[in-house]
Amino acid sequence: MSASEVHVRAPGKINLALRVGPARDDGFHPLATVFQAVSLYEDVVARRADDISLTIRGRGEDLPTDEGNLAVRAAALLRETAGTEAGAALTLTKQVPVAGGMAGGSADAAATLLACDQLWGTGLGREELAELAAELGSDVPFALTGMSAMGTGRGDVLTPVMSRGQYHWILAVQDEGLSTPAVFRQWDEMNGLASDDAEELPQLGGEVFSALLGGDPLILARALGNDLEEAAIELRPQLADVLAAAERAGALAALVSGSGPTVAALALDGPHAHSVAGVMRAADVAAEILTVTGPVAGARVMEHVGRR
Ligand SMILES: C[C@@](CO)(OP(=O)(O)O)[C@H](O)COP(=O)(O)OP(=O)(O)OC[C@H]1O[C@@H](n2ccc(N)nc2=O)[C@H](O)[C@@H]1O
Ligand SMILES: Nc1ncnc2c1ncn2[C@@H]1O[C@H](COP(=O)(O)OP(=O)(O)O)[C@@H](O)[C@H]1O
Repeated sequence: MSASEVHVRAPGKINLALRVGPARDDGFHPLATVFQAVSLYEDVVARRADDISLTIRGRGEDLPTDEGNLAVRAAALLRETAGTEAGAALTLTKQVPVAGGMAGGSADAAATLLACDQLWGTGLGREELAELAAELGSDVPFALTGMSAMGTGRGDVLTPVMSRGQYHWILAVQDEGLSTPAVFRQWDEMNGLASDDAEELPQLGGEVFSALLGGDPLILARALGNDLEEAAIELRPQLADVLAAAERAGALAALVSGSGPTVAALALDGPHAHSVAGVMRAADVAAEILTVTGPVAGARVMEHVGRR
């Protein structure tokens, strides 16, 4: 069964905890991370067409619309895997900041995989889609599953994490992104480890898991931490001012999300988030201050048109 038009929505993420180990032989760093999907979304509408094409709206209008774009790469990979000749005209509406440490490109890839799977009726299960997702990027599997999950391996091996309640975040978004490989390279420079540490795997303490189970933002605030934060600040010293501004504005805690430069500040509840956001806007440390909640669902179909 296939459709003539499918709309899929996928969320951006915050890394609540991120531990990094020394680079493996393939250049990737082993990670131990806890992802939380948040209510900042990428929307992909896929329509039947002869070829794969992409139109971008919202953020990222300067991004490539050919195979340089993760959404196009996702559609092409699915087409090859499913052995179909079908095409898709993709319209992507981006809200997640580009190169912001919130995995917007990964959400685009996840949303496109699911949209084209439905459009073409390829009938791949979630597990097969997750395998394709991991081929596209370390963060893509999480964008499919959403909610809260631990990521190990290069961040692509997921284990669901129990989480109670909704958390309220303030996001300080910068105009200019940071390159993920550049931040990992900076981490390498700052953490040059001896060769006998090469097999070392990063570990997460239990604090973040018990905090999420308990549902108390005051406790989660004490469990947040990101090993890439110092490297991101080294490359973008202004991030130290953003973190300080979040603290002055009364946030429970603040950290750089993933490889940055987005800073996520945790609030007690919705009204508190609104008040922290107001103070942070007045401090003028970021291009935009947004409020979001998490956890939210992963990539999901919003609408099918002309199912037959
Ligand atoms: C740092 C994290 C934390 O969640 O998120 P972002 O800040 O990008 O959102 C992720 O590990 C990013 O995942 P993603 O952006 O999908 O990375 P990929 O496309 O797989 O890899 C891009 C590049 O980042 C570096 N990389 C990525 C993942 C990893 N575990 N080790 C690495 O060293 C490598 O240089 C790789 O070539
Ligand atoms: N659909 C896409 N959206 C965003 N970036 C993309 C996309 N396709 C390819 N890219 C490339 O991936 C890089 C980082 O992607 P993004 O997911 O936005 O950030 P991050 O890895 O920091 O979470 C961008 O700078 C861009 O070069």
